[in-house]
Amino acid sequence: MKIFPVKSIAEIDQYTIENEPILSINLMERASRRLFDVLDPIYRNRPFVVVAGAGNNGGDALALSRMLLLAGYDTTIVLLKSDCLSTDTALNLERLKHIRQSKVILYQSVEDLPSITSNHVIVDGLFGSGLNRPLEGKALELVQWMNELNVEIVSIDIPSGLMGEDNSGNNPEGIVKARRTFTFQFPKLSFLFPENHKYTGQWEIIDIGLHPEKISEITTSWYFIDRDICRNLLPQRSCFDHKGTMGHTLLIAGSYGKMGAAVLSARACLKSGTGLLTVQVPHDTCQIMHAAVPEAMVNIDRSDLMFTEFPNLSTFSAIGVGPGIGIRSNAVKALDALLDSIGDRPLILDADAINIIAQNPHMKEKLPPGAILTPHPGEFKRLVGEWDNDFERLEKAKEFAAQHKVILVLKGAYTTVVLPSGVCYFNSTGNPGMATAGSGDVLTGIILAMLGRKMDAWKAAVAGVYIHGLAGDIACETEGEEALIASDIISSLGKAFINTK
Ligand SMILES: NC(=O)C1=CN([C@@H]2O[C@H](COP(=O)(O)OP(=O)(O)OC[C@H]3O[C@@H](n4cnc5c(N)ncnc54)[C@H](O)[C@@H]3O)[C@@H](O)[C@H]2O)[C@@H](O)CC1
Ligand SMILES: Nc1ncnc2c1ncn2[C@@H]1O[C@H](COP(=O)(O)OP(=O)(O)O)[C@@H](O)[C@H]1O
Ligand SMILES: [K+]
Repeated sequence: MKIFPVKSIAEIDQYTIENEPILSINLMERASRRLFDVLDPIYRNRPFVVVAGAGNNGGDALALSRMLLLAGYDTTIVLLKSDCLSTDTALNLERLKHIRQSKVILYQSVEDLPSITSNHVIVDGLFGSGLNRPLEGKALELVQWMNELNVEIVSIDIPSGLMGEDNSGNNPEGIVKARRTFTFQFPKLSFLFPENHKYTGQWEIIDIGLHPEKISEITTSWYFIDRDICRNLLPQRSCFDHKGTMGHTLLIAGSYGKMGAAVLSARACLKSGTGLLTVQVPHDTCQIMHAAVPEAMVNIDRSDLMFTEFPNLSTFSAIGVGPGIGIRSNAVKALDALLDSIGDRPLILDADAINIIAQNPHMKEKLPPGAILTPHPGEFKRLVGEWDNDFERLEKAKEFAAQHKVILVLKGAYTTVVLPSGVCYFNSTGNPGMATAGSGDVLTGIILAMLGRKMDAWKAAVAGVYIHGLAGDIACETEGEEALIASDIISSLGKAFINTK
């Protein structure tokens, strides 16, 4: 699914109005009706206070209020006083007047505000995607009033006060903190940043039937990785395929005391379709690998403890380095030598491989084009330094990816795959149960298997994070968030592939 900046969404709205064709007031009615249909079963019989602004977000709120009143809900409307209501908002205000029970409070000061019980649901329709500066004055007062009530707030389209993309200069006190946000047609970029979760709460997309032609025509740099995107990226097997055509991957992972990372990564790689897997492990640990992953071949390092050497790379279709290798000087030297001999072979670097590169900046220059780096936030910080907010973090990732021509996979909720071109893919799968030791090692194995099958690096990264998150979601159905461990993600890979293909 594409993610658009709000200015493009306005363009798609306009195109829909002209070419469906549909009157803008009827598009607003359709959006509000779909919103009502979602809210009705969730909040049956609860009293509502609907807060509306002067723009079209307020128009949605007023249309929704009419639907609530007609369905018998106790509904009070608070309209921010303004001399210039949008045309459709004015028309919806007019329509409300025909409903006997409607109570519209024109907000001028706090004394005007209704009293609220803990059972109330507040609908926030103050500002939507037309917001162009931080809130102040009466609008700010209303947002602060809503936030202080301590009752459930539902935002229409976007929490009022939140910008669709960059909130760097925004006032954090001037943004509605919703329990849920129902957003029209597309997620907004800012919803995907951890720091904005406190504003959006749980968010959901409501399809309002915007014009599909325009949606496919307008280009964007942002995508939400859904099943369709992933399915189109995954390669099919032909009936004549054999293990020699499914890729021979090399995984360099583990050190004395950290062999779990290597085992998890190796198992995930095999369960993601690699034809052959060789794992490079320290001498003293090779029994562990043989016993835990009998399907893998083992290349035994001369060191008892850590990664210090690697086999001839020409045999391998892709190489993965990092989980559990440690950052001792011999491992650093070995990674440096590996980067010198890697040529243009597909490469994924994770965990300590990233930490080593962060500590030895000259190695950044040796990264082959298209290498995939999968840092969690701590590792990314070591690589590029601090950031003030998540929008800036994304900017830094884009800069790094462009400068070094690599693919960054910023892990976490909505894991973001950043390509050198600046295109970003945000993952839609995964859950907080995956915040558990070793789940990143599993991701490395999955992507390595895909790279080994000659998938383009960006495709392997995008499909890999989707399958990884989906396997986590499937595992979560039976394990729940607390009990979920990395091995459960591996066990669910089969179902994740089957459900995606
Ligand atoms: N255009 C359409 O066809 C549709 C629009 N929809 C709704 O329309 C919304 C967008 O409507 P609008 O573009 O009218 O935007 P808003 O409802 O967000 O209102 C923007 C208005 O407020 C002003 N404004 C912006 N920032 C302000 C600030 N900080 N303080 C005071 N005033 C400020 C703007 O100048 C503009 O007049 C969407 O979020 C969605 O809810 C839906 O009805 C679906 C269809
Ligand atoms: N709240 C979450 N929602 C979705 N995915 C998550 C969440 N928390 C963690 N994950 C995923 O789990 C993995 C954790 O990776 P990482 O921190 O490297 O773990 P480890 O180092 O233990 O292997 C990442 O792929 C991340 O995207
Ligand atoms: K809103």
